[in-house]
Amino acid sequence: MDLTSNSEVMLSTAGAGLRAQRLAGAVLLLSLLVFGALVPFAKLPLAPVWAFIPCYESMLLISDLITAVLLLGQVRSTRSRGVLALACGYFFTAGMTVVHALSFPGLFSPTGLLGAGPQSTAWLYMFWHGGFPLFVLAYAGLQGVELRMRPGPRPLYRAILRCVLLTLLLVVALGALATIGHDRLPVIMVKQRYAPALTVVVGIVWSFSVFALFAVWRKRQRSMLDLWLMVVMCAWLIDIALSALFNGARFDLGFYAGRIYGLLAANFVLMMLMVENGTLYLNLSRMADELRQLSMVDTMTGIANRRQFDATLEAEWRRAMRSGAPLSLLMLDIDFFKCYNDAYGHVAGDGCLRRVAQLLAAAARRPGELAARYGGEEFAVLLPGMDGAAALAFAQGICRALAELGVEHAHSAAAGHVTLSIGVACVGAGSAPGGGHPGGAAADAAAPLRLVEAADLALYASKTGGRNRATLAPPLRAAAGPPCATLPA
Ligand SMILES: Nc1nc2c(ncn2[C@@H]2O[C@H](COP(=O)(O)OP(=O)(O)OP(=O)(O)O)[C@@H](O)[C@H]2O)c(=O)[nH]1
Repeated sequence: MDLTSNSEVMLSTAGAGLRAQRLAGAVLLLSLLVFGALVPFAKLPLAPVWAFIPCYESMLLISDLITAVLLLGQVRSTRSRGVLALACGYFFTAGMTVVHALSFPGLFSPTGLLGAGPQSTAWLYMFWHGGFPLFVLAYAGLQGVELRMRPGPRPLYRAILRCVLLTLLLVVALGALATIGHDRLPVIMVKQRYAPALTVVVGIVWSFSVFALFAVWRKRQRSMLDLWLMVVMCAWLIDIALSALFNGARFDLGFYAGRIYGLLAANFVLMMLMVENGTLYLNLSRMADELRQLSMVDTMTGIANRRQFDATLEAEWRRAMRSGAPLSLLMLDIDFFKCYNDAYGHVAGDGCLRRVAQLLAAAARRPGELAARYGGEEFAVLLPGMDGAAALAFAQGICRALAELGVEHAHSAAAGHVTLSIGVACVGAGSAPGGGHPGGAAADAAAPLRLVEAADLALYASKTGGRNRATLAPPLRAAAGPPCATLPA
């Protein structure tokens, strides 16, 4: 997974892959087939179901608003003017849906609210269906253009708010024109039937959708959003054709079918945004796992790194203080490693570090045990529940296993193979400074470091004692002093 870019998780920037294109193609083909089958029956009169209008428009309103808000979420990260224009387009259709429902004759009042006349809703439908494609055109034209922020607090939010308010103002203006000013508009509805002028108006509205579809189609790099917008525009064309071109009046088959298409069209982008949100969370959790892994593992040797060691030491220290169980620590350093690098080269040196790391990881296999690269050619092994004597024996076992591995080191004064010097320290029941009480060593953040210091001193003793050996430090309670037992491997 690419951790350096978020372009693949945003619908407005992610490229439309072959699978998505096929799916969109299949949806489109199915829509066209259904459309073709419906056209001959578009004028078929059906029973007027008044409840259909508020149901369909409430669903439209909700899905348009959710889509608009999700698109605004994309504007926050992409700062794209185009995506903001599209989000405003969805706010526009949401607003027009409300005005359309309120003014629909016979729904909330016999003639419709807002001072609507007999052709107000027909004109609102035209403004609504002609307006949205213009927002899509703006989206296609403005994509890649970043929002210009005015100086001041929260510039992005102010820019978004300005655009949304302007859109709502447009809705109010068009709503007023279609209701209060409906007398001044050409006659497109006579009673419940369509007037001849309607064909011209529908033609204009339809051509806007065609232009919008073409503008998105001709973009050089099509995103997932572009792809689904194209499907939306096709569904809009079908919606307009069925409910204003091929049908004859309100409540015929074309009227109902066209609106259902409109509803589906509104939901295409929403569904894709929802899917994208799911994918986004999945990708984020994967990235978080990867980052956690990267931050805890030494990339060269593949075992735990210093960060993981520090965190585990602190946790195991606390657990040991609470339970009174012993906790042992081994600090290990490769002998004459500088000579190894000088003689065999750094690449071979890296290989040697990896082999030692694998050997330690294989040895520290019990639950809770941890082998880590402490830094450079120094390693650490944490052994919870193991007392000093057992840890010393464990360390000697490592020295023996390394001898058996027999990694040649002709320039070592300790042996003809790579060897380790090991310091062993243990903290056990009653041996910790503070006696293990919550207010004592367990509460002292620096306390675990004393185990490291003790193991380090024991390691130094192993080095000065001839290398290729393990030394057990005195119990931690005693002041750091001379090691109590040094045993050659
Ligand atoms: N190849 C390689 N070498 C490393 C790495 N990290 C540290 N070293 C080398 O490890 C060597 C450590 O050298 P010193 O600290 O002098 O210790 P030494 O030669 O092992 O001698 P003693 O520890 O006293 O036995 C240095 O030459 C470092 O360059 C690494 O990631 N890869």
